[in-house]
Amino acid sequence: MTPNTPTTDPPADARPAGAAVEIRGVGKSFRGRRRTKADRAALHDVDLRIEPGEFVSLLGPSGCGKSTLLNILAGFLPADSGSVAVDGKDVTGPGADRGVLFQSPMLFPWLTTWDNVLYGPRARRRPKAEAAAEAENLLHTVGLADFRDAYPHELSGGMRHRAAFARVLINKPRLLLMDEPFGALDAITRASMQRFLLDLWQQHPTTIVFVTHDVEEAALLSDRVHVMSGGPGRIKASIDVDLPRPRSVEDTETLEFLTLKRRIREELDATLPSLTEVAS
Ligand SMILES: Nc1ncnc2c1ncn2[C@@H]1O[C@H](COP(=O)(O)OP(=O)(O)OP(=O)(O)O)[C@@H](O)[C@H]1O
Repeated sequence: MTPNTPTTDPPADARPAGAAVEIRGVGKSFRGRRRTKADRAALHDVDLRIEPGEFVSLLGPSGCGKSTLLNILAGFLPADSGSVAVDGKDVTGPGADRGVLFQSPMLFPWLTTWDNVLYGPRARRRPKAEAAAEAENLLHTVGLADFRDAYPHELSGGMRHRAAFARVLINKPRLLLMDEPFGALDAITRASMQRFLLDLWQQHPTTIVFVTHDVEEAALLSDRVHVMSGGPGRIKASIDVDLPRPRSVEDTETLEFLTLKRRIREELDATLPSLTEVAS
């Protein structure tokens, strides 16, 4: 080692945008409902490495364990076996390094947009002026500067989602976990939220794990699509998305995109039981 070699971790700002994630041999079972029922294996021997700043989707049929894997990454659920590490640290519970967005935007109904966004910094006792300046910036970024005094019930569905984004982003998560965040939105709002997310990710690079049922959404947003199969859940195929960035919703009409979509769909179809299997 030369005398000038640093012996401590680099400062946080010098780290690449977004966390590295290492999932090794993760298994998870849930108790059968009745005492006579056997445990149900939701995940079996899942291995996954996610690079810093990567945008990955978990795509798979209903019940294949996507949300279970996301909840383990978030620290909401413990794995039964294997290990999960974020930036080299084992996940043992929820942490400020991870932000989670669900299908239903998590906002306190009794707080305004402004107070919802500042909830995290206040709970962590961050300096007031600094947090307020960030909240101001973020509300501009998510297009809600004119709605800072509105309550969640006064916002549209898309606006509530954008407010929830601001609320999570102000905590500067290195890993953003998104569980079908646009699943309940109408097609037009969904396309606008996809556009919004692509722009936001360019401005605030971070690692993203995005759960979806939608092949087009996975292909449009991701660097890599991990297709999961069920019974019990595992990663069946990992497909690189080599489409150039920045991308836009209009890119979904190109031949390159349609070819990619077909490839992902074939992998997904191979995870589904045939009709004869379902009937037996
Ligand atoms: N808390 C729980 N208790 C018992 N079983 C559970 C629980 N959570 C999930 N499961 C079971 O684990 C399996 C995986 O569920 P999970 O919700 O992770 O799948 P998913 O791929 O996210 O499904 P979907 O796409 O429908 O949301 C399913 O069989 C489900 O019934």
